[in-house]
Parts: sequence; C-alpha cells; structure tokens
Amino acid sequence: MAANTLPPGPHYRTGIGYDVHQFAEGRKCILGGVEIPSDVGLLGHSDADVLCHAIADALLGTVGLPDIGHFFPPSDPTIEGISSLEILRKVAEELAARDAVIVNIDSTLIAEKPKVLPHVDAMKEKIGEVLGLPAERIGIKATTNEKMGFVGRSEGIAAMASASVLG
Ligand SMILES: Nc1ccn([C@@H]2O[C@H](COP(=O)(O)O)[C@@H](O)[C@H]2O)c(=O)n1
Ligand SMILES: C[C@@]1(CO)OP(=O)(O)OP(=O)(O)OC[C@H]1O
Repeated sequence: MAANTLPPGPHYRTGIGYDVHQFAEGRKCILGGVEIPSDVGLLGHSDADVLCHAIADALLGTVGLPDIGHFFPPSDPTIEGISSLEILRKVAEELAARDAVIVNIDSTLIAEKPKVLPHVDAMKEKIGEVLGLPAERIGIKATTNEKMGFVGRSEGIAAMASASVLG
C-alpha cells in the first residue's frame, strides 16, 4: 500500500476550530445558542456566538471543508444577525451529505466574564438539538485568562473547539 493510503472506511477524523469576538455595548451575549445575562455583548456580523463558530470550524475541518466564512461570508448583508445555531445546522447538513457521523465535540471558552458554567447545560441542549448529538458527547468548558492579554483585559471572548467524526 502506498504511503498514507487508507484502507476502506469509515475512519475517525478530527478537526479544530478557534474564534474570537470583541465585547461591545448594546449587543447581546449569545454563547452556545444561549443568551447570557451580561453587561456587555459580543460584536459581529452574525449573532457573534464565538463558541458555535469555533465548533462549526472544528466540524468543517474534520472533512476538509473550508471555514464558516466560505458558507456565510461576512460581506453578505442577507445574513446580518444570523443565529449561529443556523450555521451549525448547515454544517451538520454538509457532514451528513458526506456520510460523516459526529462522534464528539469538545470546547473551551476563554473569558474573564461572564460566568459561563451555570449556562453550560443549556448550551449543550441547544447545540445538541441542531447537531443531533446527546449532551454527553459535547464538552463545554471555561477558563479565565488570569487577567493577561486581550481576553484578560476583558476586551472580548475566545473559544477553541475540537471535533471528531466517523466517516
Ligand atoms: N468565563 C468563565 C471563566 C471561568 N469559569 C469557571 O471558573 C473556573 C475557574 O476559572 P479560572 O480561570 O480561575 O481557572 C473555571 O474552571 C470555570 O469552571 C466560568 O464559569 N466562566
Ligand atoms: C458567520 C460570520 C458571518 O459574518 O460571522 P461573524 O459574526 O462575522 O463572525 P466571525 O467569527 O468573525 O466570522 C465568521 C463569519 O463568517
């Protein structure tokens, strides 16, 4: 067998995603599809759900698709304010079209505020609903940046995600 030729599938495939959104007054703070009570919201052309964006890119990466900007261009006025759960729904369709079954997702939010932990179960429910994934196959964790860097100065929120599929 030639180098890197795979035997017939299915195979486990992994992907990673990363995103950042800036805090802004007068905007909602939507994370994992859940509106979180917060004195500041997140800026974006979409609803700026940094967690869903990182998860979407991780999932797209598993099957070698381009990132969410390819499917939802920031220059498209028709998607202004789009719910990022809709973005995840589209990503799930793209995976299903390629016979890729999501095995699990893991993620970390990096934010000085708001406190995320009390809302994690609600986020898992929303994300699980659109992806058809039970809560125990979705990881959502949070950490502060110990007051260091742009996240530490509470200028915004970062999110990292990984995903694996069988397909
Ligand atoms: N935005 C955040 C940040 C952290 N948490 C929770 O607090 C724990 C301690 O965070 P450290 O950065 O001080 O280690 C962390 O493990 C999370 O459970 C949070 O809910 N929201
Ligand atoms: C989905 C999009 C659409 O503009 O959302 P944004 O709010 O611009 O967020 P970003 O993570 O900067 O880029 C992804 C975009 O494609």
